[in-house]
Amino acid sequence: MESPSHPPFPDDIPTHPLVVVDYARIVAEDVAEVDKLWEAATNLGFWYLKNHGVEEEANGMFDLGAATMALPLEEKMRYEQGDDGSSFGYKARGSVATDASGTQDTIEFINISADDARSFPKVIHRSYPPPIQENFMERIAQPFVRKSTEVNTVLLAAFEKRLGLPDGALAERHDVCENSGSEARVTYVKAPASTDATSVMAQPSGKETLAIGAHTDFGSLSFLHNRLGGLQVLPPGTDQWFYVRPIPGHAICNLGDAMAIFSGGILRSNIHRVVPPPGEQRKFDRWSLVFFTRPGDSVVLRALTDESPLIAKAVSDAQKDEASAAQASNVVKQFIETGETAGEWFKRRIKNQRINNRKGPETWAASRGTEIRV
Ligand SMILES: O=C(O)CCC(=O)C(=O)O
Ligand SMILES: [Fe+2]
Repeated sequence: MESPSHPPFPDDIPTHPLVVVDYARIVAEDVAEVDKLWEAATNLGFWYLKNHGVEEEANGMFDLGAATMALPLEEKMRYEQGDDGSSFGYKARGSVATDASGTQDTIEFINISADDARSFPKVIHRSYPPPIQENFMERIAQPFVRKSTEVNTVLLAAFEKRLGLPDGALAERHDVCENSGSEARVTYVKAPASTDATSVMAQPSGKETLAIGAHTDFGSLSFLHNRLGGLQVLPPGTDQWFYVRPIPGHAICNLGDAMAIFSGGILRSNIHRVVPPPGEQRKFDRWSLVFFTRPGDSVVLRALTDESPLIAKAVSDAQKDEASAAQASNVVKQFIETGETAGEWFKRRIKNQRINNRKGPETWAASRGTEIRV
């Protein structure tokens, strides 16, 4: 949790700049601001969002996370997400692979389904630990989910227009009346014990302990609130990871696989990962908060070529450009017709990351989304 005593993000490490988008101007349909959003979305697929108005609810969610993580492990394990491919509930440290060889993660999550938050006290998917049910769900999680959904809905509407899709083409695929994988997540990585801190800091680069392994997000739009550093992106066409600097009052937004697929690859779902915070920040616990908007479970993931000439052209250009047949088939598989619904895509990715389901590198491969695009 942030406290004023946290050391600042260091100035002497490689960071990747992000475009700053003003949410208030997107709401006002300011063309120049939508141009900035479009530039960010079609290049790195990440941007800062200011003036989003969700700060207070975000702070409440960090309190929800702290109250949950303070429970004894045995109690938290009663709400563990399990190995069947559901994301909702508690995720224990070490339960997920971070790479093909099965290196375990170092992060805990609490994931609250947007459907459960909206319908509370009616249970749609599952129940949550007592502090959430009794104290936070109605007062904190519900307004956080409502406001975050509103922000992401406005951004989706801007993309719908720019992609030349008919009115409602993306909105109906994210209709809150249908159950979906949309969820709020609070993550927690415990700081190393003080004796470990120096040895961890001395690790050669490239041998980072991964809190979350390299991945693309599974849904449409992620709305992230970072206090400490640790998030890194791998910019297109490079093999170097760069930190994203947290800026107070600025959320970090990124696109997920579903939007890359719907848009025929015009919009980018970029690879990212979470490593220990940099410099002196490394000695502190790291908390982060994300709201993920994902399509309704029954929505088929495919390029919307029949609804937008722009998307149809992007797909045919990509097919023409592909030098080898093998690459062309990746494009076909990933951006035209995945053969999976959003619900199936999500479940497959979650399930095959779980250490308990791991048979070998093939399980990791089966957990992948659009990452193999370079
Ligand atoms: O904690 C962060 O900064 C990013 C988290 C993330 O990438 C995720 O939960 O998918
Ligand atoms: Fe992510």
